[in-house]
Amino acid sequence: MSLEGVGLTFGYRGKGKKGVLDRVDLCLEPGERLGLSGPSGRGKTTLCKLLSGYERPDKGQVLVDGKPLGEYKGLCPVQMIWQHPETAVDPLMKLGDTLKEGGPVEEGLLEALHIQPAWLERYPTELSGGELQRFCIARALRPGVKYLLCDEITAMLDLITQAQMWNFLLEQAERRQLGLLIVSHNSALLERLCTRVQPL
Ligand SMILES: Nc1ncnc2c1ncn2[C@@H]1O[C@H](COP(=O)(O)OP(=O)(O)OP(=O)(O)O)[C@@H](O)[C@H]1O
Repeated sequence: MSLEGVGLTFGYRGKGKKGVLDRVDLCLEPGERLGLSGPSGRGKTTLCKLLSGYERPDKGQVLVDGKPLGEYKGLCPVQMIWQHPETAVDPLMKLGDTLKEGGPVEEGLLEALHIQPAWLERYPTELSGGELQRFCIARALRPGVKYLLCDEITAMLDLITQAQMWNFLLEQAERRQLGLLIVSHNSALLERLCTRVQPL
């Protein structure tokens, strides 16, 4: 049982772009917290996009518990939380409608993330960055999700909010035996949170 990227090779199309990833391997097991480090522009976000099905590799494959990611129907068992939450939600939809699109939310989850019911009546621009990121975490943590890819998700938050968010995610990951991929430029953060760090 694991999330596996095998020989992942990828380049964005057009404009004479050169390849971004060349035969990258990665394996994340349930309950594991894997850090992903590497300089800016190396392809960490791109790798997360491949692992969660937002982009398809030119070569190689993504396997979830031995089965190709593309064969999963319905909710994707690999969910990505993005660095900039405002780019991850439809700006024209009220947050409550966005949340409903993904199916049921576990009871108590919104309260645990201190998400106020009134926020669900608002549009994304009517929340702060930290509030919207908590909403995106709630949206990602569906029943059935097995792997969570966290791409610099607390980089824009103050230290107290960062600590609260990570405490919450670590507790959820432990309880649900989620595999976490944590992307960060902050090596101290990776050392503290992760069971293993893989450079890209
Ligand atoms: N949609 C896109 N179209 C074309 N090129 C892109 C696109 N997204 C990213 N790139 C390019 O792909 C390369 C890898 O970008 P990516 O965002 O994956 O890097 P990263 O390691 O996550 O960087 P950072 O640490 O700065 O967030 C960069 O050279 C970037 O310019």
